[in-house]
Amino acid sequence: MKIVTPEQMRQLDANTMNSGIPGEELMLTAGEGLASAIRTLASNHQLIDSPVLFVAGCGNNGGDAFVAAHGLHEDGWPVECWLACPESKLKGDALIHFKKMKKAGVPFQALETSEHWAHASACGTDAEIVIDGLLGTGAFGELRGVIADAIAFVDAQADRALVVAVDVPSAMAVRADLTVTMGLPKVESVQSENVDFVGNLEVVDIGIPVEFIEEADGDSELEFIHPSDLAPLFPRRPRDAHKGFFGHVLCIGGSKGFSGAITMASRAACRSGAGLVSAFVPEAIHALVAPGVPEVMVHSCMPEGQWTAIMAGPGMGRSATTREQVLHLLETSKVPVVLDADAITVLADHVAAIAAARCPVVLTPHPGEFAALFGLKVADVQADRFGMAKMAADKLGAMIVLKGAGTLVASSGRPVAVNMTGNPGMASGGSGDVLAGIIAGLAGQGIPPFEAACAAVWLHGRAADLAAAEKAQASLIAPDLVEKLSEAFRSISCR
Ligand SMILES: NC(=O)C1=CN([C@@H]2O[C@H](COP(=O)(O)OP(=O)(O)OC[C@H]3O[C@@H](n4cnc5c(N)ncnc54)[C@H](OP(=O)(O)O)[C@@H]3O)[C@@H](O)[C@H]2O)[C@@H](O)CC1
Ligand SMILES: Nc1ncnc2c1ncn2[C@@H]1O[C@H](COP(=O)(O)OP(=O)(O)O)[C@@H](O)[C@H]1O
Ligand SMILES: [K+]
Repeated sequence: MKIVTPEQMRQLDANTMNSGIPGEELMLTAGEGLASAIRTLASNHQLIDSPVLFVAGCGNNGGDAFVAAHGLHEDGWPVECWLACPESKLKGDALIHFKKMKKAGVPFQALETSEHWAHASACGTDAEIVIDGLLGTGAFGELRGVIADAIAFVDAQADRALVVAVDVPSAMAVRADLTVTMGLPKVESVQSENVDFVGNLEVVDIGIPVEFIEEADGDSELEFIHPSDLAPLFPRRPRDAHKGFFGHVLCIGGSKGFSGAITMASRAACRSGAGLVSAFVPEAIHALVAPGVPEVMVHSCMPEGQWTAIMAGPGMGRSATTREQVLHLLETSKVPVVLDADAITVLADHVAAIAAARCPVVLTPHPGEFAALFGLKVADVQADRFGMAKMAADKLGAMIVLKGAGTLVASSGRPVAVNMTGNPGMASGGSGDVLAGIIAGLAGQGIPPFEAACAAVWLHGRAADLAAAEKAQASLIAPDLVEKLSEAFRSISCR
């Protein structure tokens, strides 16, 4: 999906209104989309009917919040709206929707001075979901008046409640769990330095005509991984399909003491729709791996097979044997090869072998593995994630999945794709192994490797978000991601 600047979005909104859709209606669609996202968030977190506080500014960003507050109030939720300006400052579409909200009986109060906000901060709120509708794409210059106080108040709620930003986190100074953006994602929201403010990023279709979007310039170097782009990758399975339709994936990895990594990776490949999955593990751990994954054919000698994708690395160890095996794969494979973890690190002095491979290669480094591969410092990688991913893809002729919040997928000659699903609960051992298995599972059933990597990072993050909502980020473990993959798939496919 295209990513735009605030100016480009304003132009798209204006063109849409000129084409006959009134601003009031656009705002209604935006606000309804926001309400729907809040309902889903609350439902996933078992917070249905919990108090929701809307904090609104005097512009159209506040207008979206009024529509959503009104909608949830009609559903019977305990909703309240705090206005960070006098009522008399509201105008246009926002005023229209404010009046409707007020008429419907949504409790509201105007907090017009810093003293009001100091009092609000001292008293706090019992709301478990707080909505930031203070500033959107119309923000400019230094923060003026009480908006700074209101922003500080909302940001402080992030320490105890779920925070949802409307369109963009206000002045990029509110730490949101979820940003519900209108129309198209905005450039600032996908920049690496802002991941802690934006949280997950969801897009509301506000009815901008497709031809206007196609004509818009947008960012030519970046694209946003959106479920609507992924759905076509998973067409209806023919009724008479059999396992041979969906490929045979080989997963190589594991070593003494590290049997879990390959177990999780190969199970993730199965859960991603591969027809058959085989694993090749050292003899020493065969008896540990095999019973854990009855759906996988586990071998302790290199098996023969008509592989459609090969994945190597999880738990493999950084030995000379690993290096030899990985170099052999790169030299001989004709099918997509996904390299993760140790299979990446052992190539530090052999990057030329990646460039020389004749098969599609997908590398899934976390910033540490990326730094090790190129002899860089992790801080330098993180300081320019976009540039680094692009550089690696150009240099190695491989697809690079640079992991971490705001995972990037880069391939030479095309825009870098950015993913905004996932959460810090994934910062625990094994999460990456699951991702490598998903990519291989998807590539193995014939999805082109770049698209497979994009779909995999989205599904992986989505599974983690569903799991965290149910079990809490702190107690998330990698097998939860595999378990929640089914539900993640449901978000892009009804079957
Ligand atoms: N019809 C549409 O186009 C659609 C728009 N949509 C929604 O509208 C949003 C854009 O709305 P917008 O243009 O009204 O701007 P918005 O972000 O609400 O802020 C403007 C207000 O903030 C104030 N302000 C600004 N900077 C400030 C600062 N530094 N410090 C303090 N105050 C500051 C400024 O006050 P001023 O000081 O200028 O009086 C002004 O009143 C967009 O993000 C989306 O959510 C959707 O509904 C889809 C349809
Ligand atoms: N804060 C975070 N936000 C989003 N995703 C995260 C976060 N922390 C980790 N992840 C994801 O979890 C996975 C961790 O992978 P990795 O570091 O290789 O773990 P392991 O080696 O233990 O399997 C990656 O896909 C990464 O993008
Ligand atoms: K906002």
